[in-house]
Amino acid sequence: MVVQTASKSVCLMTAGRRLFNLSRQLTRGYTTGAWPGLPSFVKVVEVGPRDGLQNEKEIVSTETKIKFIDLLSASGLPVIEATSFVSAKWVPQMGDHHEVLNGIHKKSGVTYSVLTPNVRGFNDAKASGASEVAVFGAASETFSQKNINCSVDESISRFTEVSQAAKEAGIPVRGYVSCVVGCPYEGPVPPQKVAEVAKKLLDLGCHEISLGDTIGVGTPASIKAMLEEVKRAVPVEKLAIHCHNTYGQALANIFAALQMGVSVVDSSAAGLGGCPYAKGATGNVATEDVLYMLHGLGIKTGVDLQKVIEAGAFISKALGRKTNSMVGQAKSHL
Ligand SMILES: CC(C)(COP(=O)([O-])OP(=O)([O-])OC[C@H]1O[C@@H](n2cnc3c(N)ncnc32)[C@H](O)[C@@H]1OP(=O)([O-])[O-])[C@@H](O)C(=O)NCCC(=O)NCCSC(=O)C[C@@](C)(O)CC(=O)[O-]
Repeated sequence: MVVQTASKSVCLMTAGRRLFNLSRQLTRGYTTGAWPGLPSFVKVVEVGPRDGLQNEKEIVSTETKIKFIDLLSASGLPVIEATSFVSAKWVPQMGDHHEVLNGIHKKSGVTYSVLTPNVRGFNDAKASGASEVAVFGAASETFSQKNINCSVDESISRFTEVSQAAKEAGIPVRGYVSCVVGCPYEGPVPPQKVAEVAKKLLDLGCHEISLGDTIGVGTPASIKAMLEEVKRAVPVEKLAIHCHNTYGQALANIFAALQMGVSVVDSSAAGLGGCPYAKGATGNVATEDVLYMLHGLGIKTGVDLQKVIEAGAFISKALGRKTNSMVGQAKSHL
């Protein structure tokens, strides 16, 4: 009995020490030095306030969205996708785009980007003071129809108009290609189709093309095959990777993309997210998890992981659920 009690308290002390050490290592990010062949700096594009929240059934208050963005701004994230200027009939959650964009405390050096599917959206975004816009196409015809109600070719014409208007206004345009590996309606998507759409976005003036594994079906092998093809059409410096974590492959896929020379990664605090037109697709890869991996690889981001964990905890609490970030979950126990 006495022996059992003593061994229990030894066990508790050991567990306590282990947790303390883990916590210290977590704060330091287990940095081990650079991994050969990987970029030394990665730009992390936070898409939580837009991609993360757009799929939420209950309307999140404008105040909560603003506080969430302000917390993210304080972390050193260079780009935050704040909202989208789409039809509120289609995506009601983003209906308060003007109020959000004007309610946040814009931090100098941070780009607050917004989605604009057409010139109407662009004009509204410009009037609301957007400093960067993003057009969003797809490598799948059916997804394009379901998501933005037009064919891929029609979307390129709409984006060309947006780009021309943006050029006149001096506003940079980012481009998305969705379904770069698989489509919820058509299944596997040929890498050639992704390359073709990515090239069109580049040619119409997008400064960066984000490649979205919208339903998170990719593996490092399919991401590599897709990137090999896209890199023939678009310089790798202009590419970003945007992974959803439906099958738990997102970090592995990002690592594969880094090895292929990609140095811009989209992610969402607390792993929020999903697309209203891609049923079953879960959230984006969590920003906390991406940062933990990047910092552990010795890659600089300029982002304070702890502050993103706090922003992720804030929005998870506001939504009344546990964070999807593994790092966020681990940290709450340490
Ligand atoms: C694209 C549209 C607007 C076309 O919508 P539509 O119905 O085809 O357009 P329309 O030109 O026929 O107009 C219909 C109505 O919408 C209005 N309208 C027209 N344009 C706008 C606008 N910009 N903002 C506000 N209202 C607009 C327009 O004024 C009209 O109003 P009504 O006369 O019926 O009252 C519609 O299909 C839409 O809003 N779709 C939502 C798309 C969306 O937000 N999807 C989710 C984001 S994409 C994504 O998640 C993927 C990504 C980017 O994250 C990457 C990845 O993970 O792969």
